[in-house]
Amino acid sequence: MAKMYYNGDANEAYFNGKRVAVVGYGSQGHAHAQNLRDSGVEVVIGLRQGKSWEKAEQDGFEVKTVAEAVAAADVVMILLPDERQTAVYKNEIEPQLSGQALMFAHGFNVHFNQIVPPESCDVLLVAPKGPGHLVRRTYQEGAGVPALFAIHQDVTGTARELALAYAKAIGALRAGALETTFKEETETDLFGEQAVLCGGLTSLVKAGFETLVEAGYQPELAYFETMHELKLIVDLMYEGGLEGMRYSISDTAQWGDFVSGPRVVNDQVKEEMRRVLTDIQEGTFAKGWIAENENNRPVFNSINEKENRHQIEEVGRELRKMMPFVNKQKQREVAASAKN
Ligand SMILES: NC(=O)C1=CN([C@@H]2O[C@H](COP(=O)(O)OP(=O)(O)OC[C@H]3O[C@@H](n4cnc5c(N)ncnc54)[C@H](OP(=O)(O)O)[C@@H]3O)[C@@H](O)[C@H]2O)C=CC1
Ligand SMILES: CC[C@](O)(C(C)=O)C(=O)O
Ligand SMILES: [Mg+2]
Ligand SMILES: [Mg+2]
Repeated sequence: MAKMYYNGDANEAYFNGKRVAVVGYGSQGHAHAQNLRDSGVEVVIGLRQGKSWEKAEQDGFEVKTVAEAVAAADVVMILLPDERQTAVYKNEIEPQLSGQALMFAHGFNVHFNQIVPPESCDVLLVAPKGPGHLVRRTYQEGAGVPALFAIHQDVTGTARELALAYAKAIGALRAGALETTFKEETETDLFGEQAVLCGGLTSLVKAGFETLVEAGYQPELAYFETMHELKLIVDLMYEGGLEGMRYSISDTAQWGDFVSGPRVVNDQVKEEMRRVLTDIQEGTFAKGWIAENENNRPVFNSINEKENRHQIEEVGRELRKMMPFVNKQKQREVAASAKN
């Protein structure tokens, strides 16, 4: 088994007298910043003027331009969208580097040579294996999201100590962290989100929904069957693996799982997964995504618009209005803004 790192493996005192610049205040940015602060770390936020700037100030942070925040910090965590990082790094971060440690939550730009940091600084990643909003929510619940860490450059000899202290401060060491490389983190993260967690799952859900609706079944029923109940089933897998989930379902469902599951996700699907992985490993996916952004995302935007109009989304929006309890985060945000 891989060596796992937990809270006891981190140096409590690492951040004493040090300041972390969190650049970006989106999904990961707000979660890292707030968890770090709640763990006693001094944080400054780096942003451009706009929505996030206002939000970070409302949340009580000191907010500066990216260049000012980087200049004022000992550790710089880059939590901008991957496709924006290269330009911001070149124009606003690199000119301010004078020995700060440079951190990422995903290795995309370093691994695919879009960002080449100077040899004089530590370069590492701490990549939570979960969405930012859950990084924050689980921390507040006393739990955490596991993370990977990797060291790309260790000039000071303290990069691993920083990685572990940072992972602890965002709550990741409550769940466990393991060491990897930028290459392994980047390739597996891209594969996971494309083939299973995001791409594979959304395609599976839509195909199931469409199959039922095209066969004449009610769309609302199909939504409950293929989307709503998915969370309840996945929660059981999260808690107890496949066996834990199968303990709760009927034997009829388990028999259907055994005989029909492999008919749906068959050898052909696995063969396609291997091709997806090859595209990632060879850089074909990265090249396409970089070009799509250089062209202002024509394909991304048109698919996104079509997806948001899919029948499962329209039906789901209506049904969720009657189930406010399914969106606890939204409830908390509404309650907080009502207080302000
Ligand atoms: N989303 C996730 O849960 C996960 C993400 N990661 C990685 O974390 C990193 C951040 O991703 P994510 O949190 O999704 O990013 P988001 O898309 O949520 O980040 C958006 C933030 O970046 C700011 N921003 C965008 N452009 C600029 C700019 N030019 N100058 C200054 N600020 C800017 C936005 O500010 P504004 O409001 O002004 O637009 C906003 O605060 C990525 O490397 C990603 O791969 C890793 C694990 C999971
Ligand atoms: C699964 C998508 C992810 O990799 C993540 C939340 O971990 C991402 O890039 O957002
Ligand atoms: Mg991921
Ligand atoms: Mg990812």
